[in-house]
Amino acid sequence: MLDRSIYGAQEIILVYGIMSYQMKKVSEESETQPLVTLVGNKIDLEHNRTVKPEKHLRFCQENGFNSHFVSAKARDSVFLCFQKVVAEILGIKLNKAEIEQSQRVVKADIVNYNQEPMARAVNPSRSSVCAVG
Ligand SMILES: Nc1nc2c(ncn2[C@@H]2O[C@H](COP(=O)(O)OP(=O)(O)OP(=O)(O)O)[C@@H](O)[C@H]2O)c(=O)[nH]1
Repeated sequence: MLDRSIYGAQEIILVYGIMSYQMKKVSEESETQPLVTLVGNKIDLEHNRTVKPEKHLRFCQENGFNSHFVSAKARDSVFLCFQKVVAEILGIKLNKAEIEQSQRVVKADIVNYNQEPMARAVNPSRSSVCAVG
């Protein structure tokens, strides 16, 4: 079934949850060898990780796969993953700006527990929002 569904594909994206331990090898018989990208999903569940990044990377290296880590739930690096896959198929080299553009900015409030409750009123123009690129 798998061989029929991927026959003639230019690119294959294999996605697995980083908590599961089932990485399967895909062998190809089609004339053109497709590019394969191995995607470790659910990186928001890093604390439950059982597949070590080194194992993932070694597997990619041994099989000539491209490698990505994403979180479909948090939408972390998903766009970048597809952007890189498509760029590779089209033979386009992405520059740093293009890569950074697809990285979402993570916003978080800065919590200062030592700050007096009235301190904000003293300097209301100060922002308490931090943006990390
Ligand atoms: N926390 C988290 N949950 C996710 C993520 N991606 C998918 N899920 C959840 O994982 C569950 C299974 O997702 P499916 O898309 O059905 O994936 P599956 O391959 O059939 O199942 P798994 O083997 O569990 O990955 C669903 O409840 C999804 O909402 C992710 O990046 N992070």
